[in-house]
Amino acid sequence: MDPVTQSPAVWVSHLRKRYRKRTAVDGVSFTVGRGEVVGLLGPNGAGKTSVIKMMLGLVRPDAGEVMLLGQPNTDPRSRQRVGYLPELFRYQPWLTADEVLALHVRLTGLKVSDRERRENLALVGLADRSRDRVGGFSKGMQQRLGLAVALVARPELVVLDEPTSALDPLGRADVRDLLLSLRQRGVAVLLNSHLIGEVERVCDRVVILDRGRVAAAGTLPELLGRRTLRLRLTEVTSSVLDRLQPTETDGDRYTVAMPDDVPALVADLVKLGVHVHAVEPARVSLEERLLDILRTHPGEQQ
Ligand SMILES: Nc1ncnc2c1ncn2[C@@H]1O[C@H](COP(=O)(O)OP(=O)(O)OP(=O)(O)O)[C@@H](O)[C@H]1O
Repeated sequence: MDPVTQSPAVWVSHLRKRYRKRTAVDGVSFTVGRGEVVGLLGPNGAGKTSVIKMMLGLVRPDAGEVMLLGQPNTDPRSRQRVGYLPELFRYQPWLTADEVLALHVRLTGLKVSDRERRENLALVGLADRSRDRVGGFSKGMQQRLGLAVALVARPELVVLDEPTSALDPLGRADVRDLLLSLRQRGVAVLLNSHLIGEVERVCDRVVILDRGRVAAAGTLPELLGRRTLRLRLTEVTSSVLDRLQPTETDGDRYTVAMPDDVPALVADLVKLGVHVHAVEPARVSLEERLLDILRTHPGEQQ
């Protein structure tokens, strides 16, 4: 097997960066597997953009190593198959949208047909603006163009730094669909976003940074724990409690570990004479978990 195609899309090891006296990134390590969508989360100033810029060779790290698609990021060829949407995007206002794409294609040195460029603009909802100058674009339209730039050269890894910061709700939903289609095509994605709901919906795994360190990392089930079932019940007897085994009780509200067969549990409860008023699945949200991690272990957890 080819070791390059078998290696992770991103391998970051012990990255460190200081700006004067301020430590921005303090020993960050993580990987993004091929075809995996990984969310980079953390409060303002946690070091997310610094990590991304060091990964892409835009900022020189004080220490640490990065491999992109199996090649050291110090080799310019490692970035040929990497698409990048920066947090602060600005494109040449005198060029048309299509000319911006053509320029970026030229910079990659790869061949991308006119048709593919048009398809890319259509993908981000700019099909009818391809011949318009970027100077007349709204901020959201420029961000859409930035996404097209990131995707135009058939990347194997896409790094998106706050890709929806300027987008309306419809645009955000479009980006979600786009991320899911990238995953289906086996493209790896590293997504930095403050929109936690978005991250929760599309990411396979999450890396949480706090004060330049990895505060927690894992798949969503690993970070969020097992799903539970919340029930509101009356006429509960001790034999009912034996069947139910609640992990938490509050008045007529009971929480249990998610059973394999919810209808069977409800049928049993009814048979035992219980009045079942409500049944709803529950799990701690990523937002709650994130706040919990940042409050409990500021910059300490691994
Ligand atoms: N060019 C720079 N010069 C000096 N300090 C910098 C520079 N870039 C980043 N920093 C500092 O490094 C720290 C991390 O910044 P970074 O932009 O990486 O955070 P972030 O997690 O992306 O934040 P945000 O969510 O606000 O975008 C901050 O304290 C910031 O002030």
